[in-house]
Amino acid sequence: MRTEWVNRRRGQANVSQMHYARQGVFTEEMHYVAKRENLPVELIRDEVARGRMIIPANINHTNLEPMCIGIASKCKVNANLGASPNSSDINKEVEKLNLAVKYGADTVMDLSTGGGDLDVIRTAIIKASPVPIGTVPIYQALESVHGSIEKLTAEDFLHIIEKHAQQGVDYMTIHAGILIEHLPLVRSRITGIVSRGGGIIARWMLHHHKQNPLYTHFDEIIEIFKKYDVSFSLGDSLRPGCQHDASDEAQLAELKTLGQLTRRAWEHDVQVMVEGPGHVPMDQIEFNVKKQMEECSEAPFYVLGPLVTDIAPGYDHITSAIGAAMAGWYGTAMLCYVTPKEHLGLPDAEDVRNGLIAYKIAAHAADIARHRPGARDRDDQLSQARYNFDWNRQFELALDPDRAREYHDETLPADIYKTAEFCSMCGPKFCPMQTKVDADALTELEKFLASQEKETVTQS
Ligand SMILES: C[C@H]1O[C@@H](n2cnc3c(N)ncnc32)[C@H](O)[C@@H]1O
Ligand SMILES: Cc1ncc(COP(=O)(O)O)c(N)n1
Ligand code: MET
Ligand code: SF4
Ligand SMILES: [Zn+2]
Repeated sequence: MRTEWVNRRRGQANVSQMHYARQGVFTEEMHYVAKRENLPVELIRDEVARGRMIIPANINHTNLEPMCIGIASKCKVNANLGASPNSSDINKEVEKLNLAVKYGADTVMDLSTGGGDLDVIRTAIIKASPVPIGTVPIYQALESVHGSIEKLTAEDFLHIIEKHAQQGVDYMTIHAGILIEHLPLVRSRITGIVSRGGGIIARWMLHHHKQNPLYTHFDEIIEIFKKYDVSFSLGDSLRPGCQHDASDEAQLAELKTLGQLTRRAWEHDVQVMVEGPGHVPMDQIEFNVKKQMEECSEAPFYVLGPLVTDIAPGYDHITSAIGAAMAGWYGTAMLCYVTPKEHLGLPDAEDVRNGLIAYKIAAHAADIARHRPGARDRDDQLSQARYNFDWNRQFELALDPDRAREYHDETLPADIYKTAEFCSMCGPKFCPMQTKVDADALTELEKFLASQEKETVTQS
């Protein structure tokens, strides 16, 4: 679909959606996104020009169905996947991608660090994906020097970044905000650095006693991104890894740098979103969202969770979906899912499903609470089906139809029960929804109550 759209742009110095938006141009992607979101195309263009919305759409990802990320549109959900050296391979990862798309992931990140040729895995994922693909190129940069930080150079980073851009990656996490002077600030933390990319850069700076190469070469990265329309996802290397470390000096110092980098990318019409924490107590979530908007001039915020407690390994899709729902409500543009395997191991296909559904719930709850147009329509439809005991329609409208049907079938598998006026929770005699409070019954009741009232008046 996009092949023709992008062919006309090839060879231009800057092919970013932001560049076109700022020239007043409506791209095909903007029209597509406007239809999807049921929003005026002028609004899409203005938000993209302003930097409050991005359309991650590499010109080399031609099978992409364009989408947008920004506070003016629906809250989005990202699913992480990718092979790791101890587990998984290319087939399993493509299967996870298909599952993620099936359950409604708006974007997918390939965070592979091993388990096969990283280029082969990534290109297979891009080719199979209608949703934008994000990556963290420094993982592969480290792999390319066989894990020895001392050998890594700025040229290695730029080389891999250009390669990912050429392959069609739509957005990249760039950990440019962690500066050498921030490192002493993590001394008082319980969990130090928990960002994988942040850890690589921190070790590099500790070894070389030099400034972050992604920071010092930021302008060169901008030049690469312009050519392909790659969006920045500015990485939060110093995100807190536990409740204790949340909103500390280290995190906020990096956030300030992320704001400066946002505006530097914008000077070149390159699109930006900003990554955020992590692990944050509920009472600090609003502060975190507002602070990001203030420091980063309202560039879309993209948060991992946040987990609102640290004591539930095995259930961190829940501890984090609670935080994600709140973050979305306060105006976060995209929620990065956390699966039940977080802190324990590599998620498998079933974890992808459970994590994604938890986040579809969080994002949708945020859309309802923010009164986004039409957000509650599906809730109302499902509720109607529920009240009418139309079980099949209920399953159809469910975020996870398979799970809903499976659970209903567990106790009442026969077809006849798909129209039954009860389920096995209360049984046929106790189902309160059988109490039809209809208009006729109420009119009759009102008449009766009125007559009672008259009697009382005459009696007294
Ligand atoms: C930044 C987030 O990325 C997740 N993460 C890192 N690597 C992978 C992978 N291969 N698959 C799925 N999730 C991953 C971590 O769980 C962390 O929460
Ligand atoms: C929301 C989000 N998603 C992915 C990453 C990259 O992971 P890492 O920083 O651990 O390399 C991140 N920093 N934030
Ligand atoms: N659980 C960690 C976090 O909170 C990430 C682990 S994998 C880098 O960010
Ligand atoms: S998830 Fe595992 S590998 Fe990743 S930071 Fe935590 S302990 Fe380390
Ligand atoms: Zn964690």
